[in-house]
Amino acid sequence: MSPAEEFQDDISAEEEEELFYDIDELQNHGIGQADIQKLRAAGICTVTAVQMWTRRNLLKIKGFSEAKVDKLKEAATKLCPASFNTAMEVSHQRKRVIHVSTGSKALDVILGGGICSMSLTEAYGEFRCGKTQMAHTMCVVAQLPREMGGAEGKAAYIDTEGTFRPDRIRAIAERFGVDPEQALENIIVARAYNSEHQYELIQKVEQSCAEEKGVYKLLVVDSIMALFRVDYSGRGELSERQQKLNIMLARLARLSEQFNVAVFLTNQVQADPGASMMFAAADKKPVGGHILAHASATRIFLRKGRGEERVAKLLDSPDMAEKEASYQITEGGISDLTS
Ligand SMILES: Nc1ncnc2c1ncn2[C@@H]1O[C@H](COP(=O)(O)OP(=O)(O)OP(=O)(O)O)[C@@H](O)[C@H]1O
Repeated sequence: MSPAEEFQDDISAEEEEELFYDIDELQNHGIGQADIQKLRAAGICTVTAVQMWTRRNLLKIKGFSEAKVDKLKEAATKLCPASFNTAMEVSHQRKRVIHVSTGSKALDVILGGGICSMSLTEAYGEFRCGKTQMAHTMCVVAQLPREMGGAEGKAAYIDTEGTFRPDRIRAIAERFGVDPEQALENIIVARAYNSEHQYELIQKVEQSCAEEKGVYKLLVVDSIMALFRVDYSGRGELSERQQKLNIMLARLARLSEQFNVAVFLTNQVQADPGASMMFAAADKKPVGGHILAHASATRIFLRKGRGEERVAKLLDSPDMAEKEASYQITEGGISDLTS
């Protein structure tokens, strides 16, 4: 049994539903429709999200007083009591985790079955190493049945560099025997123009996940840092950039946990002057600093190998060892190396 199959057993539809207590439920606990609308407008669509937001941030919503926020928190706690679980219960909840294949079996093996839901996965590397191609491949694979490494869901794609190509989706769909037009219908795409817009789009995906429960299984942000680097270019702006980035990553992490979505972030590299001269690959480090390093549960470093070969190195994972795997980029997307 592959690691992916091992995780994908007996979670009932009712248990899956528990993840998605819509905020409308709060009406039965004394919260008015007008306030629920305000929460929704702020991107808070589930009772869990109410719990995840701090009182301080809820108070920033126009018209929300201390008393109102207290009442809201109380109502949310009644519906989803915050308490400890046994490790066995956590183990059962972890069975909800789904894996989306990257398109390369060798790479899936080192990842434990593909990239997983409920956390953030970051792939970084120099230009042309296949980050965008991997993102395109997974948008198609996410739609496939579980036994094919898919998640039987739709994908959302936030494109910050203008590199999303429907034609690549068509070609990848053909490789997997999926109707290309249907594959395109199952992917929602938005072009982000600045880092604030990128944040708003993430909020929109959150709303789509709440409205169409259990439908979206993959969210791609290609790339997570590009617009931040444009918007905050001076050294003096670095601390503000990291603060804003932190807020965005926290939101992405909440989205992935609440809605059981696999979040795939691509990232650029920069020269690392402190790296050893002996290892050519080690002289590049991902941008985004410690904030991004901590937020990404899984980090994969992609680099070019010999000829068509590309190499992925798993560098940070909560449950898998550091290992390397080779892959290639083909007309049908990311795949195993053939020669
Ligand atoms: N249809 C195709 N068939 C085979 N290889 C392709 C195809 N389309 C693109 N490629 C290859 O994919 C590589 C580009 O990959 P990709 O766009 O994913 O890079 P990237 O890591 O996202 O780089 P960047 O940082 O510049 O965005 C190029 O080497 C290109 O030749």
